[in-house]
Amino acid sequence: MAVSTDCHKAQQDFPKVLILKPISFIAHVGEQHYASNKFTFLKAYDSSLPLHQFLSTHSPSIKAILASVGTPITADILQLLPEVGVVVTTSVGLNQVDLPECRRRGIKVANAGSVFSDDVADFAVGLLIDVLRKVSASDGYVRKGLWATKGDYPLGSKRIGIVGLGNIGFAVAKRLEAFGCGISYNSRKRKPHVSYPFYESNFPFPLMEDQEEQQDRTSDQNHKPQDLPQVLLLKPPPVLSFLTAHADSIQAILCSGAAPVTDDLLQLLPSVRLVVTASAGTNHIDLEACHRRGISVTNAGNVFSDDGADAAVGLLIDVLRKITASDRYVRQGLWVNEGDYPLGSKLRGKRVGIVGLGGIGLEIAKRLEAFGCNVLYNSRKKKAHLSYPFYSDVRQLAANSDALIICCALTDQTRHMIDKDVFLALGKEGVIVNIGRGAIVDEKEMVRCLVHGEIAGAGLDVFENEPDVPKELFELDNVVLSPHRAVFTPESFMALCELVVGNLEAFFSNSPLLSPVIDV
Ligand SMILES: O=CC(=O)O
Repeated sequence: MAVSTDCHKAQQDFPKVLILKPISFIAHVGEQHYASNKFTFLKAYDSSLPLHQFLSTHSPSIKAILASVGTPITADILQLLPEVGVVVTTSVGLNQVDLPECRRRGIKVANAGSVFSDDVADFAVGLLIDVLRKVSASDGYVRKGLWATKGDYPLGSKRIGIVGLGNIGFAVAKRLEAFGCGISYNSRKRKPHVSYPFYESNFPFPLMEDQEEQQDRTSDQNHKPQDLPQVLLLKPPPVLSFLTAHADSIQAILCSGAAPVTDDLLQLLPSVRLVVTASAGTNHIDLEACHRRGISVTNAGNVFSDDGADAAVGLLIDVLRKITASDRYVRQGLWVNEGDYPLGSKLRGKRVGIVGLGGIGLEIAKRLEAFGCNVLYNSRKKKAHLSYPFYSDVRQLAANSDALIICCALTDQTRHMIDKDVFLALGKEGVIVNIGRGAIVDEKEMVRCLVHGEIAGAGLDVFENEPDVPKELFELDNVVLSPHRAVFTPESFMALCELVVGNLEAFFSNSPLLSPVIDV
C-alpha cells in the first residue's frame, strides 16, 4: 500500500503498541484490518536488537502491549516499559499476563471477551461428541482398513459436567441442553441465576445416566419357557434345511440390516406374521411382500433418534472445524514441525439442509438451532407444524444450503438421489454428512467431487458397500469416516432391546405394536 510522507510523519507520532512475537491471527486476517489512526504497531520481532535493548530504546513511546497466548507479559518486561497503560491480549485466557503486576502498576488489561464463545463452544461440543462417540478413533480404524478385516468398532457412551461456567461454559451448556444432556457445573462460586446443579469441588460429577437403573434393567431378563412361539433370529442368513425343519413353528423374524427379508424367504415360512427389525431403516425388508402376505413389520422407532442426531451434528462439527484431521496432524508430530493447522469454518449462521425430517432429522434440527444454524429441509411432504423452510426438490435445498445432512430412508425414490446435480448445487464450499444409507448418495460421484474439490468435505457414517469404503477417501483430510456407528451406543442398544422384546410381547399377546411400520 502506498503511504504519503505526511501520513508517515503523523504515524511516527502515534502512540506505539508493542507486539513481542508474531500473532498468527493478524497474519491470517491481514494487517490492513488493524490499521488505525490512533496508534501504530511496533514489532519487537522485526528488530535485530536484543529484546532488552529494543524495549529500552522504544520505551518512551510504547503506551500499550498487544499480547497473545504464547507471549508472557512478565513483571520484568513491564518494568522496562513505564509508559504502558494497557495490555490487550488476543486470547480469552489471561494466564500469560502477570495480572498482580499490572494491577500494582495501574495497567488496564483487556482480553478477547466473548468473541470466541460460539466457536469454542462448538469445538468443545464437537470434541465431546468425538471422544464420547469415538469419531476420530473410528475414522483411523476405517482408514487402516480394519472395519473390513476386524469387524465393528467398539461403542461409545457418555458422562458430562462443565468445569467453569463463564461465557464459553454457558455457550457449551446451551448447546448440550439441545442434546438432552443433564447439566451440572463447577465454578469458583455458585451462579445465583443458574438452575443447573452446582458442585463445589471439581469431582465427582454425577453420572448423567442412572447406572443403578441401568443395572436393574440388565438383571431383569426373564427366562422364557420353551413352549412359546418361535422367533427366527436372522443373522447370518439361515440354511435352507434349517428353515424347512422349523417352517411351521416360526411365527416371527428378528432381523437387522445385515440379513435381508426377501419374498423368497417369506415364501419358505408360511407361519410368519411379524418381522421385527432392530434397525431404524427397513430397506433390507421387502415391505411390499410383507404387506401382500399380511405380515406386520416393526422397526427401531425413535430409540436411535438421539444418538443418530448427536453423531450427525458431531460429524458436521468435525468436518467444519477439522477435528479429526487436526487430531491426525498433532499425532503425526506435525504441529511442532510445520506450525499451525489450517482453520476450519464457523457453525453459527450456516444454512444446514436436512434431507429427511423424521425422528432423527427433527432431533438434528433441535441441536443445530442451539448452534445458531439456520435449518432448511427436504422431506416427502411439508410438515404443517414446522416453520423451517421446506424444499420439495433436493437440488433446490442444496443450492440454498452450506451443508446437507442426509438422514432419510433408502427407498427406490431416494436411491442415488444425492447425485452430481445436487453436489453441483451444493458447491465448492458445501459439506455433506450422511448417516442415512450409503446408497442414497451416488458414491462414485461424491468421491469424484471430494477428490476434485467440487465440494468442501464430508462426514460419512454409511457407505454403499459396507464395510468396503472407497480407498480414495482414506487419503482425504476433508473427510471423516465412521464405520456405521451413528445410532449405536450401549444406551440405545438397551432401549432397542426393550423395544424389540416389547414389540414381540405385544404381538404374541394381541396388543398394539410399539413401533409399527406395517400393522396388519
Ligand atoms: O443404520 C442403522 C439403522 O437403520 O438402524
